[in-house]
Amino acid sequence: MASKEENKTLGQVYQEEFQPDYYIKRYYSAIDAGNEFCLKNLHQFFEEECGQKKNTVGVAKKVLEVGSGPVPIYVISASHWSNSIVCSDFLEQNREKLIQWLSAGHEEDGTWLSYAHFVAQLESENADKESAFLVLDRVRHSVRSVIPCDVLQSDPLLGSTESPFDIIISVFCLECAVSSPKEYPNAISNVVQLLSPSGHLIMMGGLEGEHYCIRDRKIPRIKLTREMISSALEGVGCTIVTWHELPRHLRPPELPIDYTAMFFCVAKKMC
Ligand SMILES: C[S@@+](CC[C@H](N)C(=O)[O-])C[C@H]1O[C@@H](n2cnc3c(N)ncnc32)[C@H](O)[C@@H]1O
Repeated sequence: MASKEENKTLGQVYQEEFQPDYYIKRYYSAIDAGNEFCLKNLHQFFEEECGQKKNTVGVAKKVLEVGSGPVPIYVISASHWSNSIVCSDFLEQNREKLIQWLSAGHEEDGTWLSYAHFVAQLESENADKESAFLVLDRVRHSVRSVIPCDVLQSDPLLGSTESPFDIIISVFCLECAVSSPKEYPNAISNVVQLLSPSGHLIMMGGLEGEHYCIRDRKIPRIKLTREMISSALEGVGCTIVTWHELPRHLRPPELPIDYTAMFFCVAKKMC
């Protein structure tokens, strides 16, 4: 007979096991090559997509982050160009943690300062420590709301009228949210329908991993490949326009992750 543990849905596992404070401490206590890879690629995307269109109508983009968790750093570059950012997550405890940070002052910025400083330096050669605080203030100003989200639902924002978005960002989310590879194309389809025609979906995550850990609990994820991502995107009328990888060994060995590489993928919705 299956044990109670085995009968839990992935959603229940998240609700019971995912502790935002622990997650931040374990995975974000120091910036490393993996975070830099994500932040640098995000910076480049926004420079190219918004920077080159400076002074033209429509630069201000509507941006959604899906599965933000308790982490504000993946919208730092977006906040340079948009003051219409919506963050979202499945878990109330993650949304509360993010909202708490958004409404706090500089005394709560400690963990995120090195990430903000890294982006500030990409934005300006003269960036100093003060610039990092300013960048985080900019995020606070640009995030309009933090709302519930479930990428397994055909209406992932659960009735919110915020869509469509010009840009959707999702980091280590879809491959963690689905319970089997079969569900992955559906999750992609659910997210892509929140995107405007010609909009961009930016995804970052890990390839070929099977779990990550919260304390000693292994949280399962699907073994994702580039082929699975590109086939799911093609199935919903999206084309990959940028793809980069970073080998796992460039991240700290003590991180409890088993993927072979990180990926950064930008897909464009063609219609
Ligand atoms: C590994 S964490 C990633 C968090 C953050 N994006 C990051 O990169 O650090 C996975 C996130 O996916 C969220 N998640 C799990 N199931 C989900 C679902 N069905 N819909 C949306 N988000 C989900 C979790 O709440 C969690 O915040």
